[in-house]
Amino acid sequence: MIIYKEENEIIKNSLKGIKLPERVYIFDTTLRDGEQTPGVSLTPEEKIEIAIKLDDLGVDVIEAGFPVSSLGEQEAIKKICSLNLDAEICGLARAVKKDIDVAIDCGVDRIHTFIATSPLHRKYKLKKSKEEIINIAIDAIEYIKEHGIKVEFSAEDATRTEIDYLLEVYKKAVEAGADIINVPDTVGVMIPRAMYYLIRELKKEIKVPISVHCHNDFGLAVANSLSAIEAGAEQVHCTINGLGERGGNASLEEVVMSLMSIYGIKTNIKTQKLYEISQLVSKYTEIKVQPNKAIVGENAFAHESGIHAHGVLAHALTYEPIPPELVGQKRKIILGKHTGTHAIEAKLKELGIEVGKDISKEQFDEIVKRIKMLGDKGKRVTDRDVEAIVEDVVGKVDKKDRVVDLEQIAVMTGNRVIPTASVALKIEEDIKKSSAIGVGPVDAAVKAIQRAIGEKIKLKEYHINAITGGTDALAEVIVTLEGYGREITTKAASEDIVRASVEAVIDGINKILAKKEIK
Ligand SMILES: CC(=O)SCCNC(=O)CCNC(=O)[C@H](O)C(C)(C)COP(=O)(O)OP(=O)(O)OC[C@H]1O[C@@H](n2cnc3c(N)ncnc32)[C@H](O)[C@@H]1OP(=O)(O)O
Ligand SMILES: CC(C)C(=O)C(=O)O
Repeated sequence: MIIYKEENEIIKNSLKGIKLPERVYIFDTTLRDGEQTPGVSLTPEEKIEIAIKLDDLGVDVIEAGFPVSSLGEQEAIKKICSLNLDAEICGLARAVKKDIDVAIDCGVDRIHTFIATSPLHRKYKLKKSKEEIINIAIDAIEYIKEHGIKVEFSAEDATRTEIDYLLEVYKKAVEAGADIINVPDTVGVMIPRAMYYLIRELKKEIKVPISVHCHNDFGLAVANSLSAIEAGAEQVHCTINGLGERGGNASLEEVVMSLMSIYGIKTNIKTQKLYEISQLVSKYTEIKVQPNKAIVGENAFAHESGIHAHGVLAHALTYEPIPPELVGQKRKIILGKHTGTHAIEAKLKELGIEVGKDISKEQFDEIVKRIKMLGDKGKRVTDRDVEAIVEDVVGKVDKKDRVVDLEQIAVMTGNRVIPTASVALKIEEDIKKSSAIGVGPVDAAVKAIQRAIGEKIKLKEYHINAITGGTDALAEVIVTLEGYGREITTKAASEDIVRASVEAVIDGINKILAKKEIK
């Protein structure tokens, strides 16, 4: 396993003089702050299922919810507490006796109690003095401790609080019995350097473990959490998929993988389960994971650019910092506009086709051209598209062996005209022209070809499938033709259904004729 701190000179040098912990504790708040994501509301059954998965994942603490908030919340938390999971179960409570009583009644192992300390919250929200807030915090902590329950104390909006006062609050909290203090960056205003400074200052005076709870308002939640750990924080709050109020919280998968793969710091997380739990949480919260989300996003290990795909195929680490399997993901080579030949060759190999053996270089070049053309239309080229293109290119009778070739086709259709097609076919050395009307453009085109060829070859069956969605989808036409005692089924694919139909029919005719005279 790669640990960048040990292998990368720049990272190694930057961390000189910093004493990193061996192990960091993961406090998961997906079921509390994560559920505060606007619009998200989990049923007790969903919360229970997620809690079991979080335990399976190996988080140290599950903040199962805010018990006083509703009866359903209490039902879920009680049930989670009764499951005897390995993780400690925590409930959130304001520094209010009623909240604490309800949490105790749920049977939680730890109560996370909090009160805001910043001037803004003191003045406008709580309307309380500094002293009053300290006293409320002390009373709450002592009350919880009287019940023999572990206390985690948070000074809400800590990072916008006067530092001397914050230190005083935390010191008094520890004196009152807080087992761990949590430092919330409630509106995500910290920068990594400031977080480092704050935690280092607190570490000088606070002798219980320090935890951080970083919000992502400026996209810095993970960076700030890591900085706090560099400064000595022992626990970090995070959520699956970075869910949480506003811009969310520090994403568990990003924090854990950074700790493990960059810093070489252990957690208890079974990283191979990260993708699976991310999907489960996304399903129940109905919050889609953005494709470019680190670690668990669909594109986290996907490569379309030719240069990247070539590099990855030669050695995965060229364009992947960690192997996808480490987080339960799979590498994906995506074909499209930016694809290069190495990626297409690899994709064909996956489909059991080898260039030079199963297909010629010319056919390969044609496949590359067709894939790029599809990509140019803004399409993501799926495996099914590739298969259709390959069948189309490879399955066709070679140009030199063709008896019949399409020289020209013109089709006219509309609401006030009868669909009409005229074709010019090159039959051996002659040009044969004909036209026909039909119920639609495809019907007219096929009939015009039939007329040029004569009655000896008949169209028996015709099917069309749209491979990808959209009006510009690649369409696959499958036809069965009968003639000269033979029955042939052929396919052709094109974004234009008339062309796909004509190509399939002409290819079928060539297969039937196989160099037979038809004049
Ligand atoms: C930063 C955070 O994420 S904090 C957690 C936020 N999560 C939630 O709020 C979700 C669950 N919340 C709820 O269900 C409800 O808000 C409840 C049950 C907690 C409280 O509901 P209500 O009693 O109707 O109060 P409401 O939510 O409107 O207002 C909050 C009250 O709590 C007080 N309060 C806020 N934080 C604290 C605190 N940490 N300690 C003590 N009192 C607090 C406010 O001053 C206000 O008091 P007031 O009613 O005397 O003015
Ligand atoms: C309750 C506290 C820790 C919180 O969620 C916050 O400040 O964001």
